[in-house]
Amino acid sequence: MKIIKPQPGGPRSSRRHTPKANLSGLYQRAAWDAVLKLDPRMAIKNPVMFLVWVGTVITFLLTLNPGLFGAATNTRAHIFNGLICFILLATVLFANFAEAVAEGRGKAQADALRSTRSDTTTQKQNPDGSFVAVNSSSLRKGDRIKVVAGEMIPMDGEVVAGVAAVDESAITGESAPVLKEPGSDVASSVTGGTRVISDELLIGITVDPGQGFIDRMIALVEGAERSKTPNEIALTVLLAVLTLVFLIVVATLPPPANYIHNPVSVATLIALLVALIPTTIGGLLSAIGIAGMDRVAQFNVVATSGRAVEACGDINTLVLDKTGTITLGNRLAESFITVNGHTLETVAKVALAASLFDTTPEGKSIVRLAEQLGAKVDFPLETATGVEFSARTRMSGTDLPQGTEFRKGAVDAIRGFVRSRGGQATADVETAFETISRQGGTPLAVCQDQDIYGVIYLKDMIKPGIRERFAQLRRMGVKTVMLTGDNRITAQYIAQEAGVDDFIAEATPEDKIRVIQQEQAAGKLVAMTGDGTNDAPALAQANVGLAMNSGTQAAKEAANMVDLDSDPTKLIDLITIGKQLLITRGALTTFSLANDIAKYFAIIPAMFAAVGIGALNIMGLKSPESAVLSALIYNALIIPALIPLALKGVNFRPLTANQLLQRNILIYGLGGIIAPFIAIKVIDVLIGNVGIV
Ligand SMILES: Nc1ncnc2c1ncn2[C@@H]1O[C@H](COP(=O)(O)OP(=O)(O)OP(=O)(O)O)[C@@H](O)[C@H]1O
Ligand SMILES: [K+]
Ligand SMILES: [Mg+2]
Repeated sequence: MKIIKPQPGGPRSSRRHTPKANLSGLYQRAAWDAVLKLDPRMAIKNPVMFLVWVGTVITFLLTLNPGLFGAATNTRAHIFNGLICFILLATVLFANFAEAVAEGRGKAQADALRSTRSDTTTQKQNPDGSFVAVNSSSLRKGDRIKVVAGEMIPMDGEVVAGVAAVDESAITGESAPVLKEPGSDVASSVTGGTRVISDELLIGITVDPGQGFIDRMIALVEGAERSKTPNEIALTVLLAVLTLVFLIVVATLPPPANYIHNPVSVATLIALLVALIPTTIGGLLSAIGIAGMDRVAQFNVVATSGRAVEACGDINTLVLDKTGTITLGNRLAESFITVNGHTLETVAKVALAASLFDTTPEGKSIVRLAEQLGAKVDFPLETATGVEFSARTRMSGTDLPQGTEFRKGAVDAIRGFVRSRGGQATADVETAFETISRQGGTPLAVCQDQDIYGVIYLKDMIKPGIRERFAQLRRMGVKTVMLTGDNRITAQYIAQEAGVDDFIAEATPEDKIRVIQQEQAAGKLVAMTGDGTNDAPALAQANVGLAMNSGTQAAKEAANMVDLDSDPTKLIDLITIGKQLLITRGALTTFSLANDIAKYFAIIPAMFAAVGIGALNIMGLKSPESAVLSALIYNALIIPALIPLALKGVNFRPLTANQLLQRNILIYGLGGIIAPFIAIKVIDVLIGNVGIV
């Protein structure tokens, strides 16, 4: 059986989607949901469309009794009012349909996710260490359970003991099993709904029922927790204010109209009002937001809120770490460089001794290289103790009981170490350090007590294509900052080759938070990726924190997004999606408002046709009734016509916000002025030919 560890930045083509949503019947279900959404308690949540809803009810009453608000102005008012009522109802239903389609995709995915969950019996550990079979629904945070090969892991947790292969395809769509073991940052967290396929694991449950990762995913894709984002609220308020202004304008029309002996019917006033208020964007607004969330889900990223997705679009600064994000990150020991007259054999031996307890990929690769060179351990292993690597000390190693200390680590850290033991780094250490760093490699000095034996060359490669992606970000006005624990020379080489705007070398975990805070203090919105427990505070501090699914529970909880493929560069895609979401909303708002000009020219001359301002009828519409109905039909049909655009998002180009704004005002503003002139004229001709009015 092939077992692989999650490979950050693995090939895109291997990406599969989370449980396949069943989209057949999506439109039928959405059509039915659109009718259910007529419930006034739901309808009132969208003020613009609610006004249309109220207009539908009033015109319905006017159809039954055209004289409701005084004498009917037209003998055929029944028919005219009925047609307006019908078109208004269609307008509301179209808007409801747009929202329902957007929600439907999420609901289908939630159903697929739910089917991966089921109650099972599981072996829970008693305080005395024995096991008892319990129903998985009775498990609570802090419980310990045993899961053996073939069984489903019922809830999220951390591996306490055991090593096993786990099939995570139910969550990530990735069919290759993942190795799980205790202790290590990346491999110890397990997710409920995944399956153990070899050996067994003792797992400490880290969540209470209903709080797990899958539960969160279901709630999200279903939109149960969907609350409006700040931008959406601002736009809703703006649209409501515009609607109120138009309501006042239309309400003040009857007195002057009566004064000039040209009374206007209530139905016509309602038609005018609905044509003028921003129904296009009002009807599509929530669909645009939901579709943005959905696009993120299609990318195999779980966002905790729509706010997080939208924040991606506003990001000014992107903080990335070097190893594994900008570089491939499978840093392997390439060679040993000897210093201070030591032989290759002794360097390999000391490097091996210093790496015996190092479980990082770097450490394991050093052991492998040393063993290839014939190095052997010449002390009893049981008595030795490991000194774990930490990003703070930037060293790791092995201690022997009689006081011998083997260390390897960043060159300046080791230099400091030997100095504190009374030794001194020789000049050739510096030469080896520079040679490796200038090639973008990571140099690790190796020492035994006060004596440096050599320098290990850890080779890494910049991810192919990353330079273009950074260039793209720059065109969007996003600044990239690389943060690395590595030395200045290596950092500078990688920064230059990858084309990041700025870098910070020899960074401690605290530096990450500091950099984020500094940028935020300057009014910037910051995004970052991370996977370690170390990264959790920085992920929480950032405006957008993307955690890797392969990372620790702490990191996943602190972040507002989790990438199921554990690909840190995906943040770049998310920024694109976020920007696209904002631009789609802006474009459709522009289009919606620009439409009003043509509707004015259609309806106003129609209203005052009797008093000879027919000259204003530049569109040459057949009759006043036809003009009003044509404008209203256009107003209704434009909503379904724009649903695909709302769901897919406008075409996106990597430009700065200002350039995009100008471009969109041009396309959607001009388009919004011209399109309805043509469409209303065509509808007028069509309904004239049918002979309805
Ligand atoms: N297993 C290890 N044992 C000893 N020293 C190590 C080990 N791994 C890394 N180092 C040294 O510690 C330094 C800091 O490591 P750290 O993980 O903070 O940063 P990094 O991996 O180089 O870069 P990044 O922050 O982009 O991940 C490394 O540059 C290297 O010099
Ligand atoms: K409108
Ligand atoms: Mg690192």
